Amino acid sequence: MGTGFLTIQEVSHCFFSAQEASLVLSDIDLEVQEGEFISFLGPSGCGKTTLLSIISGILTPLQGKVLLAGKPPSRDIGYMLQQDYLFPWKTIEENIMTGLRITNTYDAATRSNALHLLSQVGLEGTESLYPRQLSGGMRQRAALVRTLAANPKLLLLDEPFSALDYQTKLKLEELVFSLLQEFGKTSVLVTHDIEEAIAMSDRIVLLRAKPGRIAKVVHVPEEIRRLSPFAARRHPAFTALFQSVWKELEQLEQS
Ligand SMILES: Nc1ncnc2c1ncn2[C@@H]1O[C@H](COP(=O)(O)OP(=O)(O)OP(=O)(O)O)[C@@H](O)[C@H]1O
Repeated sequence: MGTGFLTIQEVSHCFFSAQEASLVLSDIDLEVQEGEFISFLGPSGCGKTTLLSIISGILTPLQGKVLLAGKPPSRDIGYMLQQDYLFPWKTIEENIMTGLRITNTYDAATRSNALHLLSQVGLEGTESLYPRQLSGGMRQRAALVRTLAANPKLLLLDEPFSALDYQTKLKLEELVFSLLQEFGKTSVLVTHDIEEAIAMSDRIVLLRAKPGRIAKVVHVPEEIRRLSPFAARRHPAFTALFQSVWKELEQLEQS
C-alpha cells in the first residue's frame, strides 16, 4: 500500500488488436501527495492519455492498480480536456448544474457555490447564454467551473489549454493555478508544453515511449513553485530548468 494520496502501483497496460498485443505502459509507479500538482511530459504516443484514463478509472490496467485516498478511483475525479464538451443545447448555468447532477452532488449549497465560482472566473452574467455565444477561453472557464463545482478529490487535466491562443492560455493557466491553490486540489496535467509543465507543477514526470515508462521525475525548485505561472516564466531559474527538461525530452525521443 502506497503512502501518497494518489498511488499508481506497478501499472502496465496493453492494447489488443486481432494481430497483436501492444504494450503501451510498463511498470508505472508513482505516489502523488495531497495538494500536489504533477505533470506528465513525454514523446507523442508514450501513453500519457492512457495513463490518465487508468487513473480516472475509465480504463482498467492489465496489471497494477490505482488508489485515491486508499480506494479505487470513483466519481471523486474531475476531468478537463482540450475540448470543453459543454452541451450546446443547454445554457451555461444548465451545463454546470448538469455536471453537479451527474456527479450526484447537486443541492442548494453546491448550486450556490457553483454560481459563485462562475463569477470568480469572470463569467458572471453568462448564466443564460449558450456555449456558442462564448469565446473558446470563456467556454474553457465554464468547463473549469463545471469540473470544480462538484468538488472532486483529484483533477485530471488533459491538455486543457492547448486549443487556446497564447494570451488566453496564459490567463487560464493563471486562473486554474490560483483556484487549485485556493482549494488545495491534487492535480495531474498532461501537456506537450514544457513551459506550462514547469510553470504549473510541483513535479514533472518524464515518460519514455514504447512502452511508456517513467524516465525521470523532475522536482521544480521552490523559488519557481511559489510563483504564479506567469511570474514563474520570468524567474531566472526558469530558463535553465526549461533547457534541462528540453534536453532530457530530446534524448527520450531519440532513445
Ligand atoms: N483504444 C486504443 N486501442 C488501441 N491502441 C490505443 C488506444 N488508445 C491509445 N492507443 C495507443 O496507445 C499508445 C499511447 O497512446 P496515448 O494516447 O495514451 O499517448 P499520448 O502520450 O497521450 O499521445 P499524444 O502525446 O500524441 O497525445 C499509442 O500508440 C496509441 O496509438
